[in-house]
Amino acid sequence: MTENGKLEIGIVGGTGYTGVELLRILAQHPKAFVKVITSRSETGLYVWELFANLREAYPDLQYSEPDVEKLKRCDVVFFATPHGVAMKLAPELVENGVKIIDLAADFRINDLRVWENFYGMPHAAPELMEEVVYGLPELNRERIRTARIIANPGCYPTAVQLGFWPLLKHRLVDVDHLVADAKSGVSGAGRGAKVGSLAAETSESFKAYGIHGHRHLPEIEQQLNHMAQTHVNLTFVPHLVPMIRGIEATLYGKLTRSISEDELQHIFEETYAEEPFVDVMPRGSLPDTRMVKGSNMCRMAVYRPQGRDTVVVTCVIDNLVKGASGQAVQNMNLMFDLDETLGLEAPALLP
Ligand SMILES: NC(=O)C1=CN([C@@H]2O[C@H](COP(=O)(O)OP(=O)(O)OC[C@H]3O[C@@H](n4cnc5c(N)ncnc54)[C@H](OP(=O)(O)O)[C@@H]3O)[C@@H](O)[C@H]2O)C=CC1
Ligand SMILES: CC(=O)N[C@@H](CCC(=O)OP(=O)(O)O)C(=O)O
Repeated sequence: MTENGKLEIGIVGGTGYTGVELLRILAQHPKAFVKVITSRSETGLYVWELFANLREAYPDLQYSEPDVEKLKRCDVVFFATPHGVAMKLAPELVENGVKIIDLAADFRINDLRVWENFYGMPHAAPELMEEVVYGLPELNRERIRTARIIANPGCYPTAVQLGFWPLLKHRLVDVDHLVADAKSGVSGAGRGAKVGSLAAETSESFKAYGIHGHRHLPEIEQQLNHMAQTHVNLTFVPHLVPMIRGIEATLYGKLTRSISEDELQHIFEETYAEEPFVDVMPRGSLPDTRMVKGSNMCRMAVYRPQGRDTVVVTCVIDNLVKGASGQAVQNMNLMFDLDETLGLEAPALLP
């Protein structure tokens, strides 16, 4: 803690989209002081030299190499890095009393054989897995408060879980035939240069990918299994759409009993009545990604089209905020007994 009671924060991976989004959010957080920010490729540069939008907020903050000795002096360290980085540094940090929030997938999947299969590397910290808490506040709030290590959920998994939760909680859908048809903006692929992210490859074009088994499938199924308290079968098809930020997930389930759209609406509203970052929109609404851009809000609407036995949920988040850095700050607030919404109050940015 600083002398004036602010949390001392480290960010590993401070030049990527989620790292910079953490900086943007923390700039408006009254209890946050960013002490260490790392980048191997930009060591020595001031943050504002790359990101002039942050010049007033961080006039003196300079990128440094990831150094465990420096990170050990923080209260909390966010890993905004590719998969496989956090698990190598976390053991020493946790041993020294530093709390960890990993935005990557190192700690998200309990079955490490499944994790190793999808992520293509051996796990470096299996001994930590038992105490990891999956950081979806709407489901795990009380456990997050006392956690030392948070597995921050994936972007698609956040939208899909929040949309299915009221239906699974009330056993309203056939768990053998769930479908999640999800679309992401290109920032979901990170800031690293890749041909697939070029404007000429992504603009005015729209495609599905990962149909045979995206790495988010085991994460989502693990969590839906917990929610349903049984094994679920999910078909998950992600798509890349020509926009920068945002995820829209259209979810389909076969109803197990007849229920009116009014009742569905009531169940959704009741489930999320106390949630600061989930908005069940009025009947007939069509949430769009623009209405959550830059905000930590998840907006959703529920339908039973033509009164038939399929329920449809449409759910939107900003992949970089509720899908990553905003949710990570929400988790930090809970872990340090702060107001859960601190730093996250800003409404969406239009247009
Ligand atoms: N983009 C999104 O919408 C979402 C991303 N995530 C996850 O969050 C994590 C970060 O994503 P994103 O910000 O998009 O990624 P980027 O590719 O944009 O940024 C990655 C950052 O990590 C640093 N880095 C790369 N390799 C290492 C390493 N071996 N050791 C230390 N630092 C390293 C990079 O800087 P340098 O190389 O200079 O050190 C860079 O700052 C990923 O795991 C991603 O899957 C989760 C939810 C949503
Ligand atoms: C558009 C795009 O490429 N999206 C990424 C997922 C976003 C992400 O970063 O995944 P994590 O949440 O697991 O970290 C993908 O499909 O691999």
